[in-house]
Amino acid sequence: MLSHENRPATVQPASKPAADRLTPNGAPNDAASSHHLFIVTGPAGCGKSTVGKFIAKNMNLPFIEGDEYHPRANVEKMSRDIPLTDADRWDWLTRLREESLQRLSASQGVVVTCSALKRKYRDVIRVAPYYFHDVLVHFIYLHAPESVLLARVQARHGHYMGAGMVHSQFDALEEPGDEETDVIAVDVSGSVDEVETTTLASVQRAVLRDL
Ligand SMILES: Nc1ncnc2c1ncn2[C@@H]1O[C@H](COP(=O)(O)OP(=O)(O)O)[C@@H](O)[C@H]1O
Ligand SMILES: O=C(O)[C@H](O)[C@@H](O)[C@H](O)[C@H](O)COP(=O)(O)O
Repeated sequence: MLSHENRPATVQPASKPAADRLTPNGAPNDAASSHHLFIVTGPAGCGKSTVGKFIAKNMNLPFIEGDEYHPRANVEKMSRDIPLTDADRWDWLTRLREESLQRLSASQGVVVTCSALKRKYRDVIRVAPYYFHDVLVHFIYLHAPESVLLARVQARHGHYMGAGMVHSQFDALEEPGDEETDVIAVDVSGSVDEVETTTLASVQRAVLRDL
């Protein structure tokens, strides 16, 4: 179970109790003790790593780079410009969910990068509160036109995911719909500074709404 002691990291802004919240399983939830799982999503090149690290640093939270959790076979495939299949992704997604919950045992929140391109992949993460009832999941969906992300990936060096993969990412992408009410969508067409500032403000508003 999640420990309620020895939590070095706290989510800012500071929490206040709100006894009327219900967790998805219907049990009363003390929001003051909620643990926040922030998943930074979107296709290759949208800025998940850049923005995710910024959010984690500013909110004093641990950061999980999802790309580091792919099995070797997945990395080899992607390095050869072969898109992953659903079957390639399931174990990666559950591993990221488990690792996130593990980090939340020692922190009030965690920031994770994971493209989570399809609704069913986001749903794998969404079941986190089934395991630990005080977890609140927030998706931060970074979006911009394909041409913008293609240019950014072309200019990026030293990553196994090359520009040849960007189109397939858009093919696979199922943009979050209005019914996915745990999604914060951010237009990332602007500069890094603009995107980081906008995203941080949106995340802080979402945390306040949950308190
Ligand atoms: N808003 C932005 N404007 C310009 N370049 C950006 C922006 N956000 C990220 N980048 C750059 O684009 C590339 C892809 O960003 P990255 O964070 O690696 O994306 P992802 O993790 O989603 O693949 C990196 O070289 C990064 O420095
Ligand atoms: O930095 C990047 O270019 C992306 O993060 C990239 O590595 C990717 O989106 C996934 O890690 C692969 O998995 P998917 O095929 O599920 O997006």
